[in-house]
Amino acid sequence: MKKVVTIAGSDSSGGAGIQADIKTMMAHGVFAMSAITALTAQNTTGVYDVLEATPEFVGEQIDCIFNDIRPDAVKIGMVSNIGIIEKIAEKLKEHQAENIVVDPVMVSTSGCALMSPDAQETLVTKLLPLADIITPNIPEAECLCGFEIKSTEDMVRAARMIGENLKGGVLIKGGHLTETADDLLYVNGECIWYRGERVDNPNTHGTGCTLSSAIASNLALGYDMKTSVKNAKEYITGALKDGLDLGKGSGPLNHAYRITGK
Ligand SMILES: Nc1ncnc2c1ncn2[C@@H]1O[C@H](COP(=O)(O)OP(=O)(O)O)[C@@H](O)[C@H]1O
Ligand SMILES: Cc1ncc(COP(=O)(O)O)c(N)n1
Repeated sequence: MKKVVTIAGSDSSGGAGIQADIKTMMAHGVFAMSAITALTAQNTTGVYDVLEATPEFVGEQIDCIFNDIRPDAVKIGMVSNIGIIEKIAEKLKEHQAENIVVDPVMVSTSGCALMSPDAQETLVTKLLPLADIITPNIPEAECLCGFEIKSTEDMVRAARMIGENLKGGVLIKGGHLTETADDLLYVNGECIWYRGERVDNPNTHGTGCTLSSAIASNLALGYDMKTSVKNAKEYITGALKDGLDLGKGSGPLNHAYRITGK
């Protein structure tokens, strides 16, 4: 069995973070493990409180996982401060982790900051260079490239600029921009569009977490990067189409249907 670890924050309402990651991994038939960076008191209407783990405790969780059940892929989500980011980078290098997917989570769909502003530079210098693929949404890509992204041409320019200094690919998610929810992968100097079908569903809580976990699962299963992104895109579109409607705000996706058909 292939194994995948998510290094991310917990979402008490089960729609994003660790919970979305584990559900997605189960739907892909891989063994899911977690190193929790923070607890959030959160639901579909917002993030109400955050309790961060210490960097040392994040490191211990990663050691326990790699020293026993070595993952075939790693997904990284919410990493809220400099100490946690530095510890994760140190441990990924120490354990020579493979198939690293970094979702540079900065702000939740509901508008709450999930990373302290001073941590962005550490993310860029220490963690992103270790990634095989990073998956920013439009606002996150804007932070990383330093200009506004208002069109598909801007997406191409941003992906090239962000990807220039990275060994891995950059997938800019178009969920916040294009009519059609098209995503753009820039890898090895090549741009590849993943044409989406925009689903009329306001319940998009956890879409970014789900997409990055689906990519990590596909990489663990042995698919190459382009195929992994294609398969993950199909998974997220299907999960949105299932049309689950829970909670008072932007609700979660239906992974149970993806797993059991019910
Ligand atoms: N309404 C939608 N219909 C179809 N796909 C969507 C929709 N909203 C987002 N997506 C897709 O979900 C994935 C996550 O995208 P996005 O919402 O941009 O990221 P994030 O959750 O990090 O803000 C992307 O593949 C994006 O194209
Ligand atoms: C613990 C945690 N991690 C990540 C997200 C971002 O997810 P989204 O942007 O889809 O709301 C979140 N809301 N909570």
